[in-house]
Amino acid sequence: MARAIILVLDSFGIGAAPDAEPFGDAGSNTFGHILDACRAGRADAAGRRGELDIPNLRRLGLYAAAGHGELAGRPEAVWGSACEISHGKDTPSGHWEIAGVPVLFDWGYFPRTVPTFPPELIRQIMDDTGLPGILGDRHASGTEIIRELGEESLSSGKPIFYTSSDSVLQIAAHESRFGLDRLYDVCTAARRRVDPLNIGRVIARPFTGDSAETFTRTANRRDYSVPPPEPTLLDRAVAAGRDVHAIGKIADIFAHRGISRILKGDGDMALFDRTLEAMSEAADGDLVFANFVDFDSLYGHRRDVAGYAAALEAFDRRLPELEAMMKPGDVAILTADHGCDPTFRGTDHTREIVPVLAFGPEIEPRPIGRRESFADIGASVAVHLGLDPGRHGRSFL
Ligand SMILES: O=P(O)(O)O[C@H]1O[C@H](CO)[C@@H](O)[C@H]1O
Ligand SMILES: [Mn+2]
Ligand SMILES: [Mn+2]
Repeated sequence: MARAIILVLDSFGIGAAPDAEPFGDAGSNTFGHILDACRAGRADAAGRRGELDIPNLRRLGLYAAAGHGELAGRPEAVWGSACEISHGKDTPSGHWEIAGVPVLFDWGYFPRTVPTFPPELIRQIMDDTGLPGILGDRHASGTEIIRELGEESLSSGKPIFYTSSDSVLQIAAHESRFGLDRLYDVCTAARRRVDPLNIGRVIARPFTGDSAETFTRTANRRDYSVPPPEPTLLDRAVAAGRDVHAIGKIADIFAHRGISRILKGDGDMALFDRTLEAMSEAADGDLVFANFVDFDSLYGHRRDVAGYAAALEAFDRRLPELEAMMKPGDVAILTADHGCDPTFRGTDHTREIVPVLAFGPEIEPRPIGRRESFADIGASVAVHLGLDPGRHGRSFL
C-alpha cells in the first residue's frame, strides 16, 4: 500500500492520438516536436542549448513510452502511454479521466464569433455584479488580450471576458485596480450563470502592471470548475479515511471534492517543493496529486519551444529528490492531461496520447503498452492503495 503520487505534467503529450484528426490535431506531438526542435538548434534560448537533456525521464522510460526506441535504453519504470476517451481535450476532462471518471458527454462551447458570449448571459452577469460592461467578448490568447485591452480595462473599469477552444469563460482584470476579491465575486456569479450552458470552467485571470508593456498575469488565477459527474478516485480515498494532498490546481480542477489538503505554489519549481513537502507528511494509504501547470500555460499555449524544453530539463533535474523521498511500497505515476504542442498552429491544446511512467522502490519495470483510457491510472492507484474500484479503467499494477 504505502502512498501513491500522481504527477501531471500539464500538456505533456507524446504524440497525436488515434482520434486527433477530428480535433484538427493530426500530426501534433508535444514531446516529439520539442525533441526535434532541440536537435535542430531551434530551442537555443532560455539558458539552454542543443539536444534535450532529460536523463532522469529517459532513465525512467519516457523515450520508450513515446516510441523513440533508439534513445530509450532499459527503462526503470513501468512504461507505456494512454489514450483519452473523454470527448474534450481540456484540463478537467484529462484530470477526471486520470482519476477514473472520463467525461462522456459534450461540454458547451462558445462560438468563434464576435461577440462570442450570448448577450443574455452577459446581461445576467452584469445585473448580478453591477459591472459597467465588459471588454473582449471573443476567442483570444490570454496574454495577447490583456496587452490589447488591459489599458482600456483600467480606464473603463470593465473586465475582459474571453474564451478559447476549451469549454471556458475567462475573466481578466487588474489585481489591485479592479480588485482580486471583486474579480473572484464576478467569477462566482458567472459560474452560476454558465451552469445551464454546460461550461466546464470559469477562470479568474488577475494581472498586475500599469501598461500594455508591463501587464503580467499572477499566480492568483482561480478556476471555478463544475464538479466531476461521478465520484472520483479522490472521493473514494477520502471516504476511506485517507488524506488527499492536492498540489497546485488540483483542488480547483476537482471543484474541491475529495480533497483533504491544498498546497499551492507560484511556478513549477515551487510546486515541486510543495509536492516533496506533501510526500514528507503523507501517511500510508494517502494520495499526493500534483499538477505542474507552467508547461501548459507558460510554454504550450504560448508556443514557446525553448521555454518548454528548459522547463522539462528543470523538472528532470529535480526527479532524483522525489525518488529519494519515496518509501518502500510507494508508487509515483508521471503522466499528462492532454497535449499542447508548442510547434503547432494556433495556441490551443492538442489531442494527444500521454506518457504513463510508474516507478517506486519496489516497482519492477515492464512495458504496459498503449492503454485505452487515462482511467487505467486511477484504477491502478485504487488497487495500489487498496481502495474500492471505480467504474472505469483497468489496473496495470
Ligand atoms: O490563453 P490563456 O488565457 O492562457 O488560455 C488558456 O488557458 C485556458 C485554461 O487552461 C485554456 O482554455 C487556454 O485557452
Ligand atoms: Mn491541462
Ligand atoms: Mn491549457
